[in-house]
Amino acid sequence: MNSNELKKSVAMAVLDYIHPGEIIGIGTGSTVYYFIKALSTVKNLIRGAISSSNSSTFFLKKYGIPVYNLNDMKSLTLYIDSADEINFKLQMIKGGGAALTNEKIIASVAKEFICIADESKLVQVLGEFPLPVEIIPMATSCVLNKLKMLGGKPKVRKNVITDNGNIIIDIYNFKISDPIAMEKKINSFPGVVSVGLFAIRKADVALISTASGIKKITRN
Ligand SMILES: O=C(CO)[C@H](O)[C@H](O)COP(=O)(O)O
Repeated sequence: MNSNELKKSVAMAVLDYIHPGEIIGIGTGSTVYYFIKALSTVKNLIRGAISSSNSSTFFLKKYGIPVYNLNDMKSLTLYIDSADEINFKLQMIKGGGAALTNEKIIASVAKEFICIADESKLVQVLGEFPLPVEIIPMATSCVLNKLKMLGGKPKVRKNVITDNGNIIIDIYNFKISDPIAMEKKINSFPGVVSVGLFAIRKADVALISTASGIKKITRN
């Protein structure tokens, strides 16, 4: 199975975790695109979605799924999203699709976060994938300097403006031994909107798509 087939398969498998009739939070990216398509094959499975990006909103509307505003929600039971990397503690690097801040906001209020990913995303140590940081444009050089002091190689992502009008710095060559401490540290730099480390609010369940089926990992 290639990576797209693995993504499609986990996107179908997560349908079993949805309580019919709810409004659920939805992430961003190609795995989530397959998930939105899968949702559209089951009529009225969900009442609607809270979307984490303009692109997911576009696909949700295209497939006839109503999109609601997070500010109108009293609570949210479920958030479904993928990741760029996930470790066995269910901590993640996210933001390859530049939607990290909105994803983090929705994940922070959802009672349950299910991460759907193909097996290439499962790692022992986070940091092979460049760590995205969303920043306010005027803070670019001062945040770059602070990030350099942490040991990696930060670079501004070219030709990308986030849905919030900000820019992304990706930190290369940056193995993360203590994700919670690093998330707190990078969050503390003025000008940082959010860092794509999901270690403080990690996933509750990961469904990992492999050639031999879907593996479920739950947080301990
Ligand atoms: O964090 C994300 C977007 O900001 C995505 O979850 C992550 O980039 C994985 O994407 P894909 O499903 O395309 O591999």
